[in-house]
Amino acid sequence: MVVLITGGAGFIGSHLAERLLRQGNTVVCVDNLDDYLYSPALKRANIELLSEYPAFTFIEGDIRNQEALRQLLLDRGCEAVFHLAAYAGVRASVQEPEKFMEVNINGTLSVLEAMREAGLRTLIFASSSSVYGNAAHVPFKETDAADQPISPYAASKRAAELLAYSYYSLYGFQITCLRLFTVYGPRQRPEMAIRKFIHRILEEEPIELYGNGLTFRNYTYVADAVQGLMKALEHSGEGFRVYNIGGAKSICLKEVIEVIEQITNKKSKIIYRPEQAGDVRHTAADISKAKKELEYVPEVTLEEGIQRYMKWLTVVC
Ligand SMILES: O=C(O)[C@H]1O[C@H](OP(=O)(O)OP(=O)(O)OC[C@H]2O[C@@H](n3ccc(=O)[nH]c3=O)[C@H](O)[C@@H]2O)[C@H](O)[C@@H](O)[C@@H]1O
Repeated sequence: MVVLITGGAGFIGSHLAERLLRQGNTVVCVDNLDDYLYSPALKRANIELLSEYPAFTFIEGDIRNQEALRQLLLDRGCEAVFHLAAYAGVRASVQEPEKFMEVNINGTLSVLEAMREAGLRTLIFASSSSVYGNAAHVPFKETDAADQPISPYAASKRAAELLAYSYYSLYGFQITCLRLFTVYGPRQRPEMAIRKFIHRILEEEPIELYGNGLTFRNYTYVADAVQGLMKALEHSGEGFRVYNIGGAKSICLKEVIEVIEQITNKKSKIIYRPEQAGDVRHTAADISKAKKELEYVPEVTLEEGIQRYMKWLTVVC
């Protein structure tokens, strides 16, 4: 199968590309190698790795260039699109909301329009657990209201889901939105907690803890997130569907630090900082729908995931 991945040079996108290529698919990746939040050098390194596969093509380009995208979909004979390109980062979106709206909403519109014009209908969209906001109940179910986002990032992801819905309704697109829950693992974005904490603890540098350490996340190992994306492709069919893709359990930040301390055999130095604007207090995924309909089963515990991260570090460093 020939698939397009937008944002394929990034953390989750590059893992997805690798899995698709290993399974014999042809992968076209569009990524503008943006330097927002972290160095494009990390993205280039991901592309280099993927370039070892003959069935991989990288195109440096912006998803907002709709005409180029349409042409690309036609020229390459793409059969499905994974749309992962986005400005990520909950807290950063509070500082620069315009960027997030421009790329996450207008960029998504461009992808949908390019697909419509190219006659392509199958889309898998990487949405976010943040769309649930500070919901009153956990775990979150897909049927829960997601209309009180507490950051521009979350609002942009929810808006993109709704935009996608309108393309399903108007043009019969087959759309699967995966609400991914705080994904971590090798090649993780450097500003995210797990990666940042591991590196700081290893270097015996202090870590900054936002709030009291009692924020809960349903951390998801990247291979499990990729499993969810792959299963969404396998099961894609008529309609518009939304699934939670989360790890096995929700865990608080203090516990995450303890696990890192155990595995690295080092003690952390913690600097307490105020709770950050836009941060959700507690995420927890009810994954029963994904289990039932996609046969998605998270396989990697937090301990195992952090161990795998450490193993990867010893290989790349
Ligand atoms: O699941 C999601 O929807 C979102 O998950 C992550 O967002 P977040 O949950 O904020 O992930 P981290 O940046 O790893 O933060 C996890 C927790 O650690 C805290 N944190 C983070 C960084 C830091 O230096 N210190 C710190 O205490 C945060 O406040 C938060 O409570 C991703 O960054 C989003 O792109 C994604 O959409």
